[in-house]
Amino acid sequence: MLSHLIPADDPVRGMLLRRQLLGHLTYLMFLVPVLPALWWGWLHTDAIGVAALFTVGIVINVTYFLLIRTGMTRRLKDPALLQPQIYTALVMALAVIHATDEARGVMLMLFVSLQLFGLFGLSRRQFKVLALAIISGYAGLVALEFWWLRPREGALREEMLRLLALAMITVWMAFVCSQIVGMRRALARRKWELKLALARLEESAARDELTGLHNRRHLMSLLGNELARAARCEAPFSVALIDLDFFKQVNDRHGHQVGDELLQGFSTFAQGQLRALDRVGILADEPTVGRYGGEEFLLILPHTEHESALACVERLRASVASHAIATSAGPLGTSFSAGVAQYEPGESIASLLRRADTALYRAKHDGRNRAYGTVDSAQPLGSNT
Ligand SMILES: Nc1nc2c(ncn2[C@@H]2O[C@H](COP(=O)(O)OP(=O)(O)OP(=O)(O)O)[C@@H](O)[C@H]2O)c(=O)[nH]1
Repeated sequence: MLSHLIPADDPVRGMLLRRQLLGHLTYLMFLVPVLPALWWGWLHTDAIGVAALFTVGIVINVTYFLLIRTGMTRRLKDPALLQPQIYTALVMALAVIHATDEARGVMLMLFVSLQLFGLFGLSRRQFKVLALAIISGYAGLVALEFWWLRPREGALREEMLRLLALAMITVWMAFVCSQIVGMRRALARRKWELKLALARLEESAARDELTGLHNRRHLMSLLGNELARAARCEAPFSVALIDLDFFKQVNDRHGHQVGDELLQGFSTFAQGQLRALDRVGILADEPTVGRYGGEEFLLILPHTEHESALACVERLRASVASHAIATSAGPLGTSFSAGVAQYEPGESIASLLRRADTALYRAKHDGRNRAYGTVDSAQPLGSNT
């Protein structure tokens, strides 16, 4: 029954509706003292009057419930309709208090339950406004009763005392509720800051400090994801191990700092080239490039078969070889050798990388500045220019 009322697929709406049901229960709760009072004839109102009042209350509440349940309030700033509900309940409470005059002491607690209900979303300012509305609402009711409806000799002082007590408790409740709202906001802010810090930490833990590319640890986890996806969807993917040629000479000639600059410049340039290849539709899916270690890089090409991967790496090789990278020692030309391998169903990451590394080794051995694949029949692409 409850599962029909509260949708399981929408946790936020489910939470709002559960609160709604709590509101219904609060209404019904106040019937507990009223029913025996009616039974023993303690109230001046008859059963029909009380039943009419509670029926109106339930109808209003069910209407609010349906508005939230159907999702009509989803786009509103206050999808729980908290403020309209609280102020409707305030009017209802005043009517119930008037109708059950003899049980007034108990019924005044309705106002406290209203303020407590406000904890589900009122702001500090809204709590102040609500306190003012409760006090002035009750004062208005008393004024109406005494001067227009049924003035009663001597009861005015008693009523003034009640109003004073109500004002004090309402202001005090508004203060406490505001404090709780403040604490909750601070907690929510702290939680958000922690979440942000954690996201930043995770991001920096996944990045290589020098180049800003994914680091080896993160690359391995991405490869793990790719492997799982390939197994799930039977989709191909390929990798390429890329190693800069004669990089030691750059360090030896120009110093380590310039070597670092070359690594950074190469990373930025390669990323730009891969993005351009992806944009023009050469690649089936967005590639990922990361620093595998030292002057070695790993390229992951999702949804890409061996031939296409080799063609893509070859294009990258040609553009790197014809481009000079700006460093503090002036523009420096560079090239890389690469080994490309397509994932074979069932193989491990270590085996895939080993095959790419073997192809890379062959590319280095055959003179560098070339990209080799692992498929025997494939003609090695690239040339030593
Ligand atoms: N500047 C700089 N150099 C690095 C970094 N990491 C590794 N290296 C250097 O990269 C060089 C790699 O040298 P080798 O493995 O001999 O390779 P290579 O000179 O590129 O020769 P081949 O790969 O055979 O073409 C070493 O001198 C390392 O010290 C780094 O983060 N910054």
